Amino acid sequence: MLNQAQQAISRLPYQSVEQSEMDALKVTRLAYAYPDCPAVLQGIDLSIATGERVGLIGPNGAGKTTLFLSICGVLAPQSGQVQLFGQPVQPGRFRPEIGLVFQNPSDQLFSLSVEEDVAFGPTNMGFSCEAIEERVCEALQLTGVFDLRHRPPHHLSGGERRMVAIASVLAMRPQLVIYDEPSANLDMRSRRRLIRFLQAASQTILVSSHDLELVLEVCDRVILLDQGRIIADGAASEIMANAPLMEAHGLERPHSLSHRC
Ligand SMILES: Nc1ncnc2c1ncn2[C@@H]1O[C@H](COP(=O)(O)OP(=O)(O)OP(=O)(O)O)[C@@H](O)[C@H]1O
Repeated sequence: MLNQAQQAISRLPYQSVEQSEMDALKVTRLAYAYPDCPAVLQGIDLSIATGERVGLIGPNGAGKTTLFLSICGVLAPQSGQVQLFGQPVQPGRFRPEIGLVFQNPSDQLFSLSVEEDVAFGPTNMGFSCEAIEERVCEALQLTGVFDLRHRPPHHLSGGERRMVAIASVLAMRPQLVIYDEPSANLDMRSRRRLIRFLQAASQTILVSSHDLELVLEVCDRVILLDQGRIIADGAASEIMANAPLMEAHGLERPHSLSHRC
C-alpha cells in the first residue's frame, strides 16, 4: 500500500522543462498556513544558485519540512512563488529537476524489492526498460547499495534504508536534491558514509538537519529559519559560530566551532 505522500507524488503529472544557467531555486514572498496552524511560512525569500550546497537549520516546528513540501509543489502556498530553473512550480505538477528525500525512509519505500523501489520513479516518468535499468544501476551504485537490490526494503537496517531512499530519488536524475533530516537514526559509521556521499554529490543540495556538524561539513551556506521566517542567511561557519544568534533560536553552536567568538 502506498502512503499518502507516495500516492500524492505518484499521481503528479510529468512537467518537463529545459535546463538553463539561472538559479536552481528562487522563492519569492512564500506564505503557507495549514487549516489548523496559521502562518507556518511567512514571506520567505531565497535563491539558491546551481551547484550550491545549502543547509536549512531551525528549531522543531520552524517550518523546514513545510518549506520543502511547498518548494516541491506538494503543498500549494497561500501566496508567493517558487521557481525551479527559471520556471514556476505549479502545485500538483511533478518536476523531474527536483528530488525530495523524506525524513523517514519508510515513507518512500513500499515495494517488494529495493530494485523495484528505485525503478518506481523512472517507470512513472515513462522511460524504456533499458533506460530504467540504466538509471536503477547507476543510482544503486552511487549510493553503495547495489548488493541489496534483491532484498525487501522492510528487511534492511535504518542506514541501508536511508541510502535506498536516496537511490530512489537519484534514479530520477534530479538537478536539485532536498534532504530532510538525512542523518536521523544513523549510527556513527552510516552517518560518516552519508556525509562523504553528500560531500561528493554532483547536484545542487538543500539539506535540513538538527545534526549541525553534518551541515557544517556538507554546506558552505546556511539559512536559519524560525517561526516561518528567515532569520539569517550566509556563510555556514559564520552563522553557526554566532552563539547568541543560535541560542536565541533554540540551537547550539556546533562543538567544532566553539573556539571561535
Ligand atoms: N499536516 C499538518 N497539519 C497541521 N499543522 C502542521 C502539519 N504539518 C506541520 N504542521 C505544523 O506546522 C509547523 C511547522 O512544521 P514543520 O514540520 O514544517 O517544521 P520543521 O521545522 O520541519 O520541524 P522539525 O524540525 O520538528 O521536523 C508546526 O507547528 C507543525 O505543528
